[in-house]
Amino acid sequence: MSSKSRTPAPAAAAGRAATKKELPERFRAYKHVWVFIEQERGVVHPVSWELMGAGRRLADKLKVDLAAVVIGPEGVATQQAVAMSFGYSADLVYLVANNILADYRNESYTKALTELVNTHKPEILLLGATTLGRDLAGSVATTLLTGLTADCTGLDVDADGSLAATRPTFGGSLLCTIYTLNYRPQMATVRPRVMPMPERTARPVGRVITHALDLREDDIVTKVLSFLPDRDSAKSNLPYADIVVAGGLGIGSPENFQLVRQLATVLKAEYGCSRPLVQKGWATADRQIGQTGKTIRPKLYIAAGISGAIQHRVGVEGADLIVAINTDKNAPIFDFAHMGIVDDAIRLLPPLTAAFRARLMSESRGRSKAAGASS
Ligand SMILES: Cc1cc2nc3c(=O)[nH]c(=O)nc-3n(C[C@H](O)[C@H](O)[C@H](O)COP(=O)(O)OP(=O)(O)OC[C@H]3O[C@@H](n4cnc5c(N)ncnc54)[C@H](O)[C@@H]3O)c2cc1C
Repeated sequence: MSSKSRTPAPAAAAGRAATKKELPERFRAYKHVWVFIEQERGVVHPVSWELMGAGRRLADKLKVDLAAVVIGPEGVATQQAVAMSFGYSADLVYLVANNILADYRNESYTKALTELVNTHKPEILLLGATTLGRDLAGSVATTLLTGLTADCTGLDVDADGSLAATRPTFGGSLLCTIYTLNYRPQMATVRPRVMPMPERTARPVGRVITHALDLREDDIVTKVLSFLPDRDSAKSNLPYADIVVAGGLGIGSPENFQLVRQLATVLKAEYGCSRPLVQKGWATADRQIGQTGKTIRPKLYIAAGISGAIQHRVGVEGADLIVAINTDKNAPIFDFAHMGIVDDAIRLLPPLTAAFRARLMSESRGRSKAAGASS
């Protein structure tokens, strides 16, 4: 077993100074950092709070305000999203509350957000790279004729105050830092769990700037007839799981993949996999971890028979503790795992599962006895 360090921060972009042009006069008034607070059916997506943490760091560096943008129907849930935004360190909130916004529709949300941007002129606008966020960010950037860096893994402000948005490129083999030099706002999306969740503090509701949306139902082409939840959406919660057990090609067969699932069940964990297992049909796409799958940030990640290719690594680096089981002591995963076990996962997983089961059962019996004795 060995302790390993993390990937070094990406090097600063070279030669950029030579390419930088002057920001046109009409964009000079653009100030402050905004985060779009994504809510659907009264529930705020946690990625919004993760982005408030990232936005706070950017705003502090730029010495500007951090604003949350809440768009939704009138009512308690939208007001709660406003109140929570202050708990996640918003200096102010821009609010568009209108019952026409009850369901997400690209047209109405794009209109609301672009109107806000054109009126109040933020320099940075961040959205979650969720299905909704990707849809909205693309159309807002297109409408505003500005740049959008999608699926960022790092956000920073460089010496001249420009947003440095870093994301994988060339199939994940390189990290590139992208600038929106001559347009505003500078827009970026970030996937859930890429940024750490900030602490929420008890803060009173502060300044709320409301915007009246001039839009009638007849103006919107898309109609929501009914809402059918995705039957698979409740199945995996990989990005927000505390423990994740995953298998890779080294597992050898779909039958052996059950060993991964069994360990996950005993640990009350989510199970996941590398991309080839999805391609082979051994697991569904919602279980894939990595650059083109889910980003995870668990307290414990157990990877069995996974080599640790860069496209997998970028999805798991936020884990507090990575334990890798691999027969090859030179496998790349041992470069970033905190603990490495050089062994056959197919042989090791059953006794490991049995040991965890016995340990957890005895702990739970101990707790029941203690509870019985004290009552
Ligand atoms: C554009 C692009 C996007 C991609 N996106 C993703 C992504 O999101 N997620 C992802 O995972 N991959 C992704 N990939 C694929 C990625 O490059 C790797 O090919 C993939 O991660 C390898 O999967 P693996 O580790 O399961 O298989 P392999 O690389 O074949 O590794 C298997 C490992 O198992 C070990 N092993 C063999 N037998 C045993 C045993 N009995 N016990 C223990 N260990 C054993 C071997 O030593 C080896 O290290 C992407 C690739 C591209 C080009």
